[in-house]
Amino acid sequence: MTVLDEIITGVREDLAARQARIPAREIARLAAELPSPRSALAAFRAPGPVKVIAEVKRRSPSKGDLATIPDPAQLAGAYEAGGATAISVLTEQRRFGGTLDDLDAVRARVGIPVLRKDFMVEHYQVDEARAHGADIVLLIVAALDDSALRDLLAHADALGMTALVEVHDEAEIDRALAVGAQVIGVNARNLKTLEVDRGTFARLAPRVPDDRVRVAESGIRHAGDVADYVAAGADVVLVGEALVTGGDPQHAIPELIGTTHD
Ligand SMILES: O=P(O)(O)OC[C@@H](O)[C@@H](O)c1c[nH]c2ccccc12
Repeated sequence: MTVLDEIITGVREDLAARQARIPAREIARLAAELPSPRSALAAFRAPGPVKVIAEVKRRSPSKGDLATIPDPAQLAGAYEAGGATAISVLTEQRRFGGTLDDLDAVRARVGIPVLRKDFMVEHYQVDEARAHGADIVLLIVAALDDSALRDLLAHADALGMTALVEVHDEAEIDRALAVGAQVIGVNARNLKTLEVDRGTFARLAPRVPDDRVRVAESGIRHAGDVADYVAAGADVVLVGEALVTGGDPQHAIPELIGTTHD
């Protein structure tokens, strides 16, 4: 079993418990009743410096505890004030210490699109993401077969959400492109081995057509790493650990992307 398989096993157990409390029909109704999602695609494609998806991340399987984060909404507010284009909220509890309550709190505080960062395997989770206000969902190609990937992407589309489709290698890019993914995230961390290889983005980015949004995910420590990703073609960077451990999240974002003017 890979780490990813272990995570998914836990995710499915927790999902079954939530489904027993709130039936699929009910969660779909809640999702459909909300006002339309905030458009992330347009924000990612807007001209200007590289866009930042700033992550609310307490813990990870590779690093253990990263930060306490007593008030995720306050952290997200600081990210927004620092110029983040979107906020990522981990909602996986066992390995990442996140909850849907974090998603609710963040969505209520900020005016920018919010990503539910979790391991999506069923329709139900996409409805649930929307019902809790998410505008973007993460779809991890390594965790899905082609029919599930296609189905979840179509469902996110139908709800007006944007899907961030995550890949780690050439074959996964081809699968993401085959289902029509518009926003493709290259994760430098291989979720099967948990190893980070910062060269992954530069190696894979040329395989993603120019009309798609290219997101570089994971392993960003400082402005130099962001500059490398931008030079390799990143439109957007996704940053977690460096922001939650850095001390001053609002000022860390302009520093990372080189837009500090004083
Ligand atoms: O903390 P980092 O190294 O900046 O990484 C953020 C983000 O890319 C990472 O949390 C992530 C990328 N893909 C994921 C999938 C599931 C959980 C977490 C992730």
